Amino acid sequence: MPDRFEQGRLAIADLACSRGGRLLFEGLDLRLDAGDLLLVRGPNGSGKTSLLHLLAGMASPSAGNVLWNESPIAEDLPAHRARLHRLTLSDGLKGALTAGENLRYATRLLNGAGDVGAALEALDLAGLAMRPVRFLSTGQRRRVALARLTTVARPLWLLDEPETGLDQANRQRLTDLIAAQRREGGIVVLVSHADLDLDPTVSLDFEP
Ligand SMILES: Nc1ncnc2c1ncn2[C@@H]1O[C@H](COP(=O)(O)OP(=O)(O)OP(=O)(O)O)[C@@H](O)[C@H]1O
Repeated sequence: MPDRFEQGRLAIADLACSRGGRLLFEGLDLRLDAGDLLLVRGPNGSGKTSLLHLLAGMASPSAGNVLWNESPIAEDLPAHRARLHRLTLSDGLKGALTAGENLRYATRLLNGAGDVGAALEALDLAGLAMRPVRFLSTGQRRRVALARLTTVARPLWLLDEPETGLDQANRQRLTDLIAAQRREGGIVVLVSHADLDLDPTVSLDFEP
């Protein structure tokens, strides 16, 4: 498949994060190149989501920098947000809209030219495409959120426990999506408690 986005490098330099007066981590150094997967693990409350917030430019580190192609993301946050997809437990889907409408809406919002039909197909949602999302099961709804990742190509995916609510077959679809994103030269940062069949480039284990 041809590149559909400009590949880049994500680096973390001497990064530290405090929340509520507590130091969660410090001195974190990492470099991720096109196709790399960072797997972040650790117990509840150890700072995994906080790290994703820093990588998304949604929170400021207490020290250090997040860099894209060697430039601090803080220098141009809108540009950084435009190169990433975040997937969190709150999926941001519109309950009154169907899966297809949600994907078309997201595609327009993100100024993309995505293939909604292919995205629905990839997540086995074609048969559910006409049903308002509020009538979908937890796992079905989760699949719509995953499909949204593929409609607009972006080089950086920040995924917070994306396996939540997915059965085995759909966990496999999730690992396939991640593998495809990596093959296309995307970078994936994955927070997960599950034992997904992936081959991370780097693993980061947070302490309690
Ligand atoms: N905005 C905030 N203000 C104060 N404390 C916060 C804030 N956000 C997070 N925290 C605290 O920071 C710590 C780390 O939270 P974080 O959400 O990063 O953990 P996590 O490793 O992702 O946990 P989980 O596995 O439960 O999702 C927790 O103790 C949390 O209460």
